[in-house]
Amino acid sequence: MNNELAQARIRIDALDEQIQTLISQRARIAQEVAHIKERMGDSTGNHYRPSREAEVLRRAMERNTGPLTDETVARLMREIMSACLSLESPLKIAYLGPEGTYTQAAVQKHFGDSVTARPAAAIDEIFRDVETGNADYGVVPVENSLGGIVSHTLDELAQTTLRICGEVTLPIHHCLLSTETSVEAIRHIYSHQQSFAQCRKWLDARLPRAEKETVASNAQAVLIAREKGGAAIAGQQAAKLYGMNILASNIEDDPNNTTRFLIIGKHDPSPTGDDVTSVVLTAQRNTPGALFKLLQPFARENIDLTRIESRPVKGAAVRDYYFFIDFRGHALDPRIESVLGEVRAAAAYFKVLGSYPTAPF
Ligand SMILES: C=C(O[C@@H]1C=C(C(=O)O)C=C[C@H]1O)C(=O)O
Repeated sequence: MNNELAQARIRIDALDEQIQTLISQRARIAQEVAHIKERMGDSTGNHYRPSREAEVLRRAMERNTGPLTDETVARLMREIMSACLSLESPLKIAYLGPEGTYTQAAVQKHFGDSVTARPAAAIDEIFRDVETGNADYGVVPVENSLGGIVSHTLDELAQTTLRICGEVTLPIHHCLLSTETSVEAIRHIYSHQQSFAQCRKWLDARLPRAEKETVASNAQAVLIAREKGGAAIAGQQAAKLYGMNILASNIEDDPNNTTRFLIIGKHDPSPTGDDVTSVVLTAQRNTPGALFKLLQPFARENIDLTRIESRPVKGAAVRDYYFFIDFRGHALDPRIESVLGEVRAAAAYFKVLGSYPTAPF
């Protein structure tokens, strides 16, 4: 063998040995941390701490000097933490299935691979799984940059006692998948309604005459296309999982297409210095300027509102709306605590859904 190549491999082998020793040491300390938490009175057996993990990931990215990208460094660190945490008992995560959905990709991005991820058939089932303790956490889509809100998630959030513990943002790149081998052969396309909306221009240009059928998820679309023929719009991960041909990639209208997912659970993450708070409220009825008055304290205190959505209150006799508001900062920050006190007093209904670290990558 070339001497230079052999020398380089010897250097790599030596580094691998060091990396492995260090990872094992890290895992042992993580186990120690779990025991310390138990001694401090945490008897839940759940040692996952989203705020601490976000800080570890942010620091790893800040330290990065290349040649790997920040995201790659974060993903590697993510897997190391995931493996360390699973030494105790792997977290059970409910997500919007079946296998191969973008939500499953969001589970992997947020929690890493060392978890037990269980697909649920619908968004409300994920909330029930976490409420009843069948799952430790749930992952649900909440908004897409092109398609807008996921109304089932907002409706569940208005009702639940669960807390938002984190967020994940995922770039969405759609593919046309089929057992066929050419785009021209496609007469039927199956997909989720949001995916159709996100690929409208491409479909109009390339497959204007194909019949479109809306189904419950991208992964279900793939299963149907595999059985009946035709094509499905779904992610690359579904192609691999279900053994389909990728007839076209990146068929979304906007290359910056992203979906935001929420992590739902039963506890409140501590402040990290880079957090988001989500609240839901209703304004007093028949009061001119009621919504304006609810938003005014945020502006006065220079709090950065990042999102406001409305949803009709179900079953209300008169048209009434829930307003879902996201802003930067943590509910335990004294300035925010006082604004929230003011808003709570002025609202007809008010609930903090959670304060959680912004998605680290
Ligand atoms: C080790 C801890 O527990 C868990 C494991 C972590 C890790 O491996 O870095 C970080 C946070 C927790 O999810 C901790 O709280 O520090």
